[in-house]
Amino acid sequence: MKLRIAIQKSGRLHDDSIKLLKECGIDINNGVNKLKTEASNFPLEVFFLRDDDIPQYVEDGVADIGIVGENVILEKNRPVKIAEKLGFGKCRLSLAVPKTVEYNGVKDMDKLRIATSYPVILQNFLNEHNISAEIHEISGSVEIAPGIGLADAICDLVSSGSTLFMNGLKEVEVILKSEAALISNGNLTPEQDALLQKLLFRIQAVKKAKNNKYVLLNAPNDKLKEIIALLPGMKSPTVLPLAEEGWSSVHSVLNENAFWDIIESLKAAGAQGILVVPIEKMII
Ligand SMILES: Nc1ncnc2c1ncn2[C@@H]1O[C@H](COP(=O)(O)OP(=O)(O)OP(=O)(O)O)[C@@H](O)[C@H]1O
Ligand SMILES: O=P(O)(O)OC[C@H]1O[C@H](OP(=O)(O)OP(=O)(O)O)[C@H](O)[C@@H]1O
Ligand SMILES: [Mg+2]
Repeated sequence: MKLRIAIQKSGRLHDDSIKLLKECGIDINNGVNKLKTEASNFPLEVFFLRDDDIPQYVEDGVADIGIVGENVILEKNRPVKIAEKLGFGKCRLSLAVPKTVEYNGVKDMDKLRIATSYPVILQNFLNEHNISAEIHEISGSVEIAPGIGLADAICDLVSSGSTLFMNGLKEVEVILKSEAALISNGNLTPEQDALLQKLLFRIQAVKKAKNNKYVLLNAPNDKLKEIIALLPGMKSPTVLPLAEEGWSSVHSVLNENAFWDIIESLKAAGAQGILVVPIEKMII
């Protein structure tokens, strides 16, 4: 028995999806134009599909699990489970208007024509705000719509904002924040679910490792107490004597978010020779 996973064939999520599987120690050979492949060292079959189709395939059980953006999951509105958010493909679904237009709030969208590839999410948002607007569904190049007279505003994905900028638009409302997620069929057999749990265990170890760094530093023994108090570690920091009398080597694990602040405090407290090393896998 194999678990079947659907990932994007090409596009924004393809490379990161393959990378994640590789980081989980799963070997797949994804030859050009191959639509299906198998892992050599994990009971996993991989289907390469258009991202829009993935929620439906997972609902129908053609694939057991899939990797797709939350924006697509919400738009397709299929009864699938989100098993894990994956931390890549981060973007937002936003409303934008020409930069010359004055904007004072969502009410300004009333009676406008809005172009989007996300009619379901947009309609829900408009309903929540009691706004009636005319939704023009188009499948791509949405940012061009106001410039060619097709719409007054757009609702599309934004990341750096450069596509909006190049088309003379400004972002005025964020409707949704999105990232890639692992979805699963709601009726997996116990065997399929066991494989999913095995995969999730690996994904979580990879995710945790990415958010943390291994830190090594030298500390004079009389400053040890103060330095150790700054370091969380997985349980508590490791302290080893250096060959030079009166000094110790301190090892710990730091979260990426708190990282720079703690490093500064460590230096101020007398730490020297601070080394920061990436962690490949982290199991707590
Ligand atoms: N600019 C961006 N930055 C980060 N993530 C993005 C960006 N644009 C899109 N994404 C995320 O990546 C997903 C796939 O985007 P992509 O543009 O490859 O889709 P697509 O053109 O619909 O692909 P497909 O050919 O599979 O239908 C989006 O649904 C979204 O979750
Ligand atoms: O804010 P930015 O960083 O400019 O990113 C936003 C753009 O990225 C996506 O398109 P993509 O480049 O994937 O092209 P496509 O949708 O036409 O395939 C999205 O549809 C936006 O047009
Ligand atoms: Mg698509």
